[in-house]
Amino acid sequence: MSFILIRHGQSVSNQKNLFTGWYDAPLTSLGKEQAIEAGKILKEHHVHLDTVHTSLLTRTIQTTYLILETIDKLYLPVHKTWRLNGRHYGALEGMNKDQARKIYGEDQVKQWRRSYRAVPPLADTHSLCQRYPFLPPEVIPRGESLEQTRRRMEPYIEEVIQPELLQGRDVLVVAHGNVLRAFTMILENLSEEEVFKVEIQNAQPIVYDFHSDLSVAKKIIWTRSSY
Ligand SMILES: O=C(O)[C@@H](CO)OP(=O)(O)O
Repeated sequence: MSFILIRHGQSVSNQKNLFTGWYDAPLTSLGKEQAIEAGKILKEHHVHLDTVHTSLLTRTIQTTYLILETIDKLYLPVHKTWRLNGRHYGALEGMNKDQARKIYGEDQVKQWRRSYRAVPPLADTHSLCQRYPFLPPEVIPRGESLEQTRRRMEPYIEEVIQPELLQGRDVLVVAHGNVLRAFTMILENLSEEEVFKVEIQNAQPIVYDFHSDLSVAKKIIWTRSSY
């Protein structure tokens, strides 16, 4: 089985350098091109896929379908879940990252963005209750650390993705930078210090091969220059 992780293409918020999280920014035209390019890379590697998992946010869903269209596999099942939504950035969502550095200082912003445990200032998420009516209001995050993001991802990984991999299925996950940092931490058994340095680029396929016990046998990031 193989397991492929892809972050969405550039979103309108990425382009404007804004904290995004659960804010629903669509792809830019560059983001759409990046998603198609990711699909071309998968196609050139003759990738086989059985299932796809993504979040409930527009940027990942658009990326998913652009990839599937490019590889002529729009028929594949796509499972969408809030548990793969981006890390909720709390009251920082919508704020420019340079502006945040000016207000809170470089170090604080770096901690919020890259440490495992720092929780951003909390937001009022009342408006999200209409968007996620199936979630009890107390479950909707008001701001998450990477650790809290990992914890709410874990049930989905354990109950849905892991069983598919154990059955030998080839699985694609299209998600968000911090969600994929958490995946990297889990798969590669990284420490808090190691995950601090992990950066995930837009629309670059990260491919894992596993041993039968799901320990990682090989990881490769496919870019245009890697083949
Ligand atoms: O704003 C966000 O949601 C994420 C990714 O765009 O930002 P960061 O790079 O700080 O993880």
